[in-house]
Amino acid sequence: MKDLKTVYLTHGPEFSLPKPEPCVMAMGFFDGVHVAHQQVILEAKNIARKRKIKLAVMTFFPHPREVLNLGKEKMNYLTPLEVKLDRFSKLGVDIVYVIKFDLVFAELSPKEFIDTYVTGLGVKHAVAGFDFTYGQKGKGTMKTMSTDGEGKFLVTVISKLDYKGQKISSTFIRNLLSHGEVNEIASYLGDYYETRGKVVSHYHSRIGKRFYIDVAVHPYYTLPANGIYEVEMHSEGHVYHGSALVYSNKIKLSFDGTIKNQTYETVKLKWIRSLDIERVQLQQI
Ligand SMILES: Cc1cc2nc3c(=O)[nH]c(=O)nc-3n(C[C@H](O)[C@H](O)[C@H](O)COP(=O)(O)O)c2cc1C
Ligand SMILES: Nc1ncnc2c1ncn2[C@@H]1O[C@H](COP(=O)(O)OP(=O)(O)OP(=O)(O)O)[C@@H](O)[C@H]1O
Repeated sequence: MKDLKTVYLTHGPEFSLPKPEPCVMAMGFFDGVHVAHQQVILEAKNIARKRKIKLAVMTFFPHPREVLNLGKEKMNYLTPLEVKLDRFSKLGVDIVYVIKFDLVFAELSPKEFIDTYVTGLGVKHAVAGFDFTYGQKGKGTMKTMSTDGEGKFLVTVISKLDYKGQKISSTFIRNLLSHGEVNEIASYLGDYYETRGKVVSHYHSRIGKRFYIDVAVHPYYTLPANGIYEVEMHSEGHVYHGSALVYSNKIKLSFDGTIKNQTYETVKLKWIRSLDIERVQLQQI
């Protein structure tokens, strides 16, 4: 990713802060980098350009909810960290601070977090959404951030962005996926949902009318519910339209038999819409 500086930070006794860089910082987890996330980052970008200082994003890994419920609830991530970083880069972000979210970090008081990771990193202007919380038990809110910052940086709060009366959120997008409603996702995500995966095998059907590819999805993506979907497969600069059968966390792609039997390593899939089973030649699979 051109020019994107990524700094990984882990809180602990031997922790040392990097040199503070005056910046405007957007804060949050940003799973999927959906339309509202983009709004938060673009608002921070506008301020950074006006103030002629760097645009930074602070994000965390793993997801706080996964750590705080002690792994009881498996997190269905929308995007692996490297895809998130690539999207930040495309939005014009200069620096990403990826903080390891563990139980030591979670115990920081709101004030300690602000002093160490906001003021301490050189933040001159913090930008986050209305519901961003920080510090032990999430006690720090966008109402307390200015006080905790003791006037050392300005704060901009992004009001709730919703669509059709629903808060745009990663959780809502995960719910759409779990119900197979991929058609709806583009309105909340800003594009079709996409996954990347490794080709496990490929073969033509007996009479050559169909070409099949079995794909294993990379970690930190969430597959839609079991079912049949219209997909676009992006591979080596080509785009192929076909269908995907999702079953027990596997994907079987089906294309018109004329597709060249190329040796693909990995494929990117864009999930367009869910299909009925009758409309896809399943009998040859
Ligand atoms: C330094 C720091 C410590 C945090 N500690 C906690 C915590 O102890 N408990 C908590 O519920 N949220 C904590 N949070 C807030 C979480 O990041 C997250 O926003 C919160 O769990 C609510 O997430 P949700 O609304 O997406 O479920 C902390 C955040 C930061 C930055
Ligand atoms: N619909 C929204 N309107 C305004 N700000 C938002 C919205 N959704 C997220 N944000 C802000 O974007 C940043 C990143 O959001 P974050 O990923 O932490 O929450 P989220 O998208 O609601 O995800 P989840 O559903 O997993 O909690 C935070 O500052 C958050 O307040």
